Amino acid sequence: MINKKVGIIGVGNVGSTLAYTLAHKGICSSIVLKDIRENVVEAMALDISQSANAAKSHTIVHAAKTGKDLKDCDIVVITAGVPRKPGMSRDDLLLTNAKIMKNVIEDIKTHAPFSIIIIVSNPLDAMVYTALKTSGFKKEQVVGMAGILDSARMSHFILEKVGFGAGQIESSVMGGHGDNMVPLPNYSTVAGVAITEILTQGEIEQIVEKTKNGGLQIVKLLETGSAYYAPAHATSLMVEAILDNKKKIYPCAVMLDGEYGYKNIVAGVPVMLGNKGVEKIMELKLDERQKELFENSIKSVKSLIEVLEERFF
Ligand SMILES: NC(=O)C1=CN([C@@H]2O[C@H](COP(=O)(O)OP(=O)(O)OC[C@H]3O[C@@H](n4cnc5c(N)ncnc54)[C@H](O)[C@@H]3O)[C@@H](O)[C@H]2O)C=CC1
Ligand SMILES: O=C([O-])CC(=O)C(=O)O
Repeated sequence: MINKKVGIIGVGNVGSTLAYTLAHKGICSSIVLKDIRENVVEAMALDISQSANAAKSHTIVHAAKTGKDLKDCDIVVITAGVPRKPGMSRDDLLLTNAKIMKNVIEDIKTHAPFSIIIIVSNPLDAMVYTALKTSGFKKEQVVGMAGILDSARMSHFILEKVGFGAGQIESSVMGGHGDNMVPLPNYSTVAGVAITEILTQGEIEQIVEKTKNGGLQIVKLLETGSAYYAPAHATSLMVEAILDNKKKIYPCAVMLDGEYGYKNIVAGVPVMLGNKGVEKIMELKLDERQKELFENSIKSVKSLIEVLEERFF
């Protein structure tokens, strides 16, 4: 991409950690940060830009004064929104974050109409839907981050169980980013060996449960909000794949258009990321049980979209 400019809207825990990660990777020329907390965002921009200088990275970080500063962004990441607290599900954030999403999308529509948008705000799949609907962008231009995070969590729990293969574990999780996500043990490997060959059914079931509750586990411990280091790193991988046209395959939340037998619904599936955003959707072969779980996951995303259609759009 020509400008190598990335916008981040919502510079709280995830947004600021993402900006710091990207600045230190040195893959962007400039990063522009936008938040309603004007002084905080200015302080973050100075601090992160100066840390990049200390690391001899060429990335410069600015605070946006207005939406106009998003002009020429190749990618805009949306991390604006309320995080959940103990006792809440991601779905409880639906209407609050949909309002914030609608608001920030206006700026992108006006000032960066050709950018690729990466959504992080929760409930993730419903926020991707909201962003698509309010922006009118092509479905290839809007993609949500969750699958890389959920897969990293699954890898963490596999490593914890087997005790070897650190850095050599590949996990696969599909479906919505919620209680009904679909971890796929038969597509999850340690150094190329399927975990179904290494672990018992009972052990795999425990790993699947831990993966589903991975976000909640951190929310309960933190008490004030949710995870941000792993979410920020996962998002940085998507930014890198798009900015550098890497054509990498990652599980991401996208609008389905007939893939896996579903249309007009957002779900996490493996996709190829490049300059044009979502360049391809990969269709994995699912067994009957996995199809059933994927359908349940789709149903729970659909129920949120119905609420949005009735009460928001
Ligand atoms: N997709 C995923 O896997 C993950 C999603 N999340 C979600 O990401 C969102 C952000 O999480 P955190 O950074 O931890 O929250 P945070 O509260 O630390 O940061 C949110 C930021 O958004 C800003 N903001 C609110 N309204 C805004 C607006 N209209 N324009 C610009 N900025 C605005 C706030 O001022 C704040 O700085 C939450 O909705 C959270 O649930 C978090 C982790 C993982
Ligand atoms: O748990 C949350 O609310 C934040 C999130 O989506 C995650 O960490 O997976």
